Amino acid sequence: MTQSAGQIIRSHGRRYVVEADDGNTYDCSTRGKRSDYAAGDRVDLQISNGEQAVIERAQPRRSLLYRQDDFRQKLIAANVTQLVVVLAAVPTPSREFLDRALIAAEAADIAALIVLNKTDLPETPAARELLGFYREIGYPVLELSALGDISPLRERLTGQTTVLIGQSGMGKSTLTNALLPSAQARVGDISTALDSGRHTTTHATLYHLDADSHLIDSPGLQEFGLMHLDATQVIHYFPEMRELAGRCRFHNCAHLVEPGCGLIAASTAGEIAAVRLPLLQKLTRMLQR
Ligand SMILES: Nc1nc2c(ncn2[C@@H]2O[C@H](COP(=O)(O)OP(=O)(O)OP(=O)(O)O)[C@@H](O)[C@H]2O)c(=O)[nH]1
Ligand SMILES: [Zn+2]
Repeated sequence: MTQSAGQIIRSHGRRYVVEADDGNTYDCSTRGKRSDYAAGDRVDLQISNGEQAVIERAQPRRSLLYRQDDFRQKLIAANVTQLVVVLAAVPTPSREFLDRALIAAEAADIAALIVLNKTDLPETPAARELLGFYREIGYPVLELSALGDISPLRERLTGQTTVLIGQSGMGKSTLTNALLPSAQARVGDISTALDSGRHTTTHATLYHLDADSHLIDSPGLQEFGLMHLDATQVIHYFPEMRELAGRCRFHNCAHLVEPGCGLIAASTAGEIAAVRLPLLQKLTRMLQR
């Protein structure tokens, strides 16, 4: 048995593929029932043989992006510096999914970038209009087509470890393929043909774009549970609202029904987008339970 260390480059359930510092790639299991590791994690290994190893522990993380619903926690990616939310006009994107992904990025202290993909489609203007709001509150938005020139996105990935997040069908895999050096282009074994014959991403996989730039393609998500957040902190994850909280009469205002709430006043006056305060309130109520 030899010790080594490495980075998780693929996670699927409780199986992980680790690229070890010895230059080999190992198929790894974990001690006991542990599954709290994610693609991007730096881990300590105990090597069993030329192909297999056991993950002993994760090294301290720079960041951890995860989501949690009522029943389970799902680690999405570790040590990323940037989250890219991919959406497109078709299939119709969920605005709440976008909001939640941005909130998760704020909570994990990760920079966020919104990519509007499929700009070759005639339905694009509606999605563009929606994204105007996010530009206004400070999120960078890139428009492109994964079938066309993606160099603006490539530039934004330089020197970063980026996780691509999106609802199924928005084009993450197509973008990933376009970004990857051809030598490591996605192969069939990391997609699974569903009954429909459609290929869908089932693993989170880390790819090296160059020595300092890495990309994690995560499985398409339909929901983004945020049960791990602290109810009193949620306001800090809404950039356009956090400064306004100083206007509230009570310093511990929950912005739900409190008299003199600066956010309720701002929302009523149309100073903040109509859907954002109700989302903050919904999250706060859910987290207070
Ligand atoms: N017209 C157009 N179609 C695109 C573009 N990007 C992706 N598509 C198509 O959109 C569909 C979904 O793309 P995928 O890359 O599989 O989407 P995904 O987000 O990876 O989906 P999951 O694997 O389910 O997570 C495919 O049929 C792609 O060919 C684009 O820029 N323009
Ligand atoms: Zn308030």
